[in-house]
Amino acid sequence: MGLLVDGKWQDKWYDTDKSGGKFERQASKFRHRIGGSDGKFAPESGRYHLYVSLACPWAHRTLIFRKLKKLESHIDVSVVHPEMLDNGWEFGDYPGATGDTLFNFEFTHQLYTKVDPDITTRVTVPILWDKKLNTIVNNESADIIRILNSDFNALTGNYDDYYPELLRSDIDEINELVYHSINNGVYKSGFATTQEAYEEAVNALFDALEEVETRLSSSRYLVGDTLTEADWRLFTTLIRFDPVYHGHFKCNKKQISDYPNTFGYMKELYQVPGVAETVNFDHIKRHYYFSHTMINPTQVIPVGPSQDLMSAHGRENIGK
Ligand SMILES: N[C@@H](CCC(=O)N[C@@H](CS)C(=O)NCC(=O)O)C(=O)O
Repeated sequence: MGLLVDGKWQDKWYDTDKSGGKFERQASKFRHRIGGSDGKFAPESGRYHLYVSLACPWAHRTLIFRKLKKLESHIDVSVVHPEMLDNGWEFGDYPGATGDTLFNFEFTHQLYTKVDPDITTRVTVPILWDKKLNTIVNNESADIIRILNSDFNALTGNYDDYYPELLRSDIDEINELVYHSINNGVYKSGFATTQEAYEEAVNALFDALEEVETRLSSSRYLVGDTLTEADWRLFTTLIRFDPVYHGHFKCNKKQISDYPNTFGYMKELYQVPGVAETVNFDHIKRHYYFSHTMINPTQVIPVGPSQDLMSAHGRENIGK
């Protein structure tokens, strides 16, 4: 784990001293869209590449959108090794990892310094890479899923819309709660270095999960009966919760399987055609338990839980 400072890799853990033990996430640096009026990044088949970790919930969102929006033949993917240690994300041999299929780099930080040799940044995935200009288009998953949702529609003919105009304000509102208290909330709980910071995060997380559970008792999805990006953004945290966050990040007031509506909803999303293929529990567990040695110094990976995610979700009549 580390970061680039003036283009040099430094092996440093997150600095929580300045923030009273709180984990604070850095803002993403590359925020371009595809198909903008300047014509810089045109929507072309085969031009763009996604760098992902199968373990990472933020990268996972982009893989789901690539699948749902039928972009697999237009945007290829490199998958990093699940272990993220002294050199940050690495490319290497591991079942399900691909190596860097564009440059054969060893480390993900080499992509960032290829774009800017003097860059100062954390080295995160996902990365949407432009093979033509050899640069990063975007490294913010919230943007990348919107790019995949709409910027290639004319190319693919797929107009399925997970951020429909009419629902945008409702989607934005629930995204706020889910992002701060749940998606990032599990990290704020797990990476807190004081009791106070941990309790603040974990209590906000479970308050938000209760709110989601109540909402899902009368609504099929987060925003009524339409499956939107808000659901996919929540899903990638929910699917990691019982195997990882509950134990490793000490988010243990309850498990997702204790919330009947949320658990059924998570199974329904998992069962959407193509989605289960984007979920790799081996990468997920290996990444967290093996990489965060300050939380789990033995690097022992728990065997459970055993959950049948293909069992009946029972959500057909909710909200009717
Ligand atoms: N805001 C970014 C966050 C991405 C992110 O933090 N990814 C994690 C993996 S789950 C990462 O690469 N962390 C490395 C680091 O922070 O040094 C997004 O949503 O794309």
